[in-house]
Amino acid sequence: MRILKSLAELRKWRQQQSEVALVPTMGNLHDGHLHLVKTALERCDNVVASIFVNPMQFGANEDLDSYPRTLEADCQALDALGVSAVFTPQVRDVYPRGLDKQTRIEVPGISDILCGASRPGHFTGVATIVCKLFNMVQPQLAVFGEKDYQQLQVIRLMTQDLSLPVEVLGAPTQRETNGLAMSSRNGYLSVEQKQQASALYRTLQKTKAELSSNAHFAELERSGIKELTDAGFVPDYFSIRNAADLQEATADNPEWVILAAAFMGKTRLIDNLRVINTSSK
Ligand SMILES: Nc1ncnc2c1ncn2[C@@H]1O[C@H](COP(=O)(O)OP(=O)(O)OP(=O)(O)O)[C@@H](O)[C@H]1O
Ligand SMILES: CC(C)(CO)[C@@H](O)C(=O)[O-]
Ligand code: BAL
Repeated sequence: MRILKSLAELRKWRQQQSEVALVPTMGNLHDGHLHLVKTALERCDNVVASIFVNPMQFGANEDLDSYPRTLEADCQALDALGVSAVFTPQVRDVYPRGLDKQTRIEVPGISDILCGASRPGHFTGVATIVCKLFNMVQPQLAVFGEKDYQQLQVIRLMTQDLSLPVEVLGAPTQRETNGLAMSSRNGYLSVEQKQQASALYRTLQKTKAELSSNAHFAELERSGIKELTDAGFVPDYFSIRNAADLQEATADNPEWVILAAAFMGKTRLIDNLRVINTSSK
């Protein structure tokens, strides 16, 4: 496995490759990330994983400095799976003119709601780095996790709007045995908090079950907030949306998604569940 530490090294390596699949990450890999890699390998023998903690998507009060960085262990795990190359550039290589002067990608309509409302500028940072990674790596396929559902839809729209020649594939959320969605930020939780945090997925499942017989979205959202609060979370949002564009749910949407973000102590967790609307035509 090649470890490519600069854009120049990546470009040189890329010239010798034909098809490439990309799995973008911020490192500190867990089984959720490794599942994305396996999904990519099912479609393409030549997989590149990127590891880059992207400063442009972190807010001023967020955990950019403390975000876990475990490059050696990550490379071992990727090598064992049969990844061809890891691209792990420096910030100055990715943003040579600095963040303030960097050209940005804005995806309107979807970037300022839900997580985007709580994390202003976050999805501009995500869309910009993913667009740059697509241009740098020039993959035919890129795989992202459904755990970050809003991010996945932002990236799909950005790829479509900019006519980028990349197939964007979503892979299902991998979970701990108690249902908690795997996430690098779970490492911030105590053993007790991890147990408590399983209420997030349980609440989504309960809401999904109720949604099939009762499409009273506002009422279900209020119950979801109450259940999360009772379980020890401080909820940020609990919202039922049209799965396609994340606008407010309506009874005729073919598919909904229930999305939640909530703080367990200082740690902000997100999760979601999709629901087919069996009564839509
Ligand atoms: N549990 C999971 N199942 C499937 N994909 C996942 C899971 N967790 C993360 N991913 C995906 O891995 C990719 C890289 O995500 P990232 O490096 O931010 O990991 P993370 O665990 O989500 O970290 P964070 O705690 O910062 O949100 C994204 O496409 C993300 O959706
Ligand atoms: C897609 C991504 C790697 C862009 O920095 C990041 O947002 C993530 O890890 O989900
Ligand atoms: N997994 C999304 C990256 C972030 O929270 O910044």
